[in-house]
Amino acid sequence: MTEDHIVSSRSAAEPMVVLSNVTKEFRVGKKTVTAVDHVDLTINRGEIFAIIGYSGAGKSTLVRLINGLESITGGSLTVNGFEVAGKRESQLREARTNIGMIFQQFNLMNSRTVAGNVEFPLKVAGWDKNKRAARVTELLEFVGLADKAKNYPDQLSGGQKQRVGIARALATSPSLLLADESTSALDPETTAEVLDLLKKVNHELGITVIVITHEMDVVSNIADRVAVMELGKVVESGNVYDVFSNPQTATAKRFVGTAVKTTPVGGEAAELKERHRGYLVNIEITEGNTSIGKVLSYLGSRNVSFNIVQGGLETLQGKSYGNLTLELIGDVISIDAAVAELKTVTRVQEVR
Ligand SMILES: Nc1ncnc2c1ncn2[C@@H]1O[C@H](COP(=O)(O)OP(=O)(O)OP(=O)(O)O)[C@@H](O)[C@H]1O
Repeated sequence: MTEDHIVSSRSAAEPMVVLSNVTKEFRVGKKTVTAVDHVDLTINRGEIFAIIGYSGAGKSTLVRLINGLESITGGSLTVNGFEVAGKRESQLREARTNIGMIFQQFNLMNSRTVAGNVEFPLKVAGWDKNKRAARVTELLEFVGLADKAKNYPDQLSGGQKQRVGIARALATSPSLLLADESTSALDPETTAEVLDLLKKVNHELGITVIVITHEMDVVSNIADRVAVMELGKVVESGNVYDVFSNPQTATAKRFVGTAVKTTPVGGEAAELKERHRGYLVNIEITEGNTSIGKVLSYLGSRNVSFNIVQGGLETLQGKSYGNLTLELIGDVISIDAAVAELKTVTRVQEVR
């Protein structure tokens, strides 16, 4: 596939999606449900942006606003420079041709072959038959399924079905791809393959990708920036490393906790204290605090020994982050001095 297919006439500096104070309310009987609540978000051209949140956070509604399947009830929303608010269905349909979409359940037509599924949006867009055939071949090669053109969806694995979904989504050369829980039905290995393909779509074709997910691993594998949603609001957003190495909200902390061990609390803390009679502290590891090793190596000379009792390290965007829970053993004065020293290089929390 050549870049000519997807290069947009818009300036590279103009953001792909801008939400300003966007609200979406649904009337349910006499009640109003606010699914998206005063959201401000800018998604830059060419980036992979993740929106993460638990069920009911408002992620799918946000996607449906971006692709014009639902209309906003407040604020302003532009996609590729086009203001979506207040537009007629015919105008929205036109804008939607610039947006590709992939789904958790793939949404393939089982009565059509793989090639037939990929060809379908081209038929709808009025391409002539020869051009369609060449384009389908090109797309199936791009997603690594050239040999499956004549198969039917139910002859494919989940990962292969999602590859067909991606080929179909790319057919009319959109500049934005929305992936709504696109790997949630897949096992971890297949998830990694599909995410690699989405990275290829982004890197080789320059297509902006918005990934909606409830899985931290998906965000850390693929995204440049992330927004954390809760109850319709964006509660944190920014560079993936910055958000997850220093989460501010309980929701972001819970997501980080699914990837690495965080400061033990409650029953876990009580159990650790039962097993380890020294002074338990949790220290935070980030790329910036490289002196932790140096401080730990001093501890012996300060009459404090230590055990690492639990912890975990991960890398995000090539940088380390995580937590270690240490048992410090020594007299009270020496331990106080050791903790004070650790506090000069990282965040230290007593395990209570
Ligand atoms: N058409 C609708 N009518 C009424 N309420 C709706 C509608 N669509 C969504 N909601 C409500 O808006 C809130 C956000 O739903 P949404 O589906 O966007 O969340 P989500 O984060 O995508 O969760 P999930 O992953 O479970 O779909 C929920 O409280 C939901 O019940």
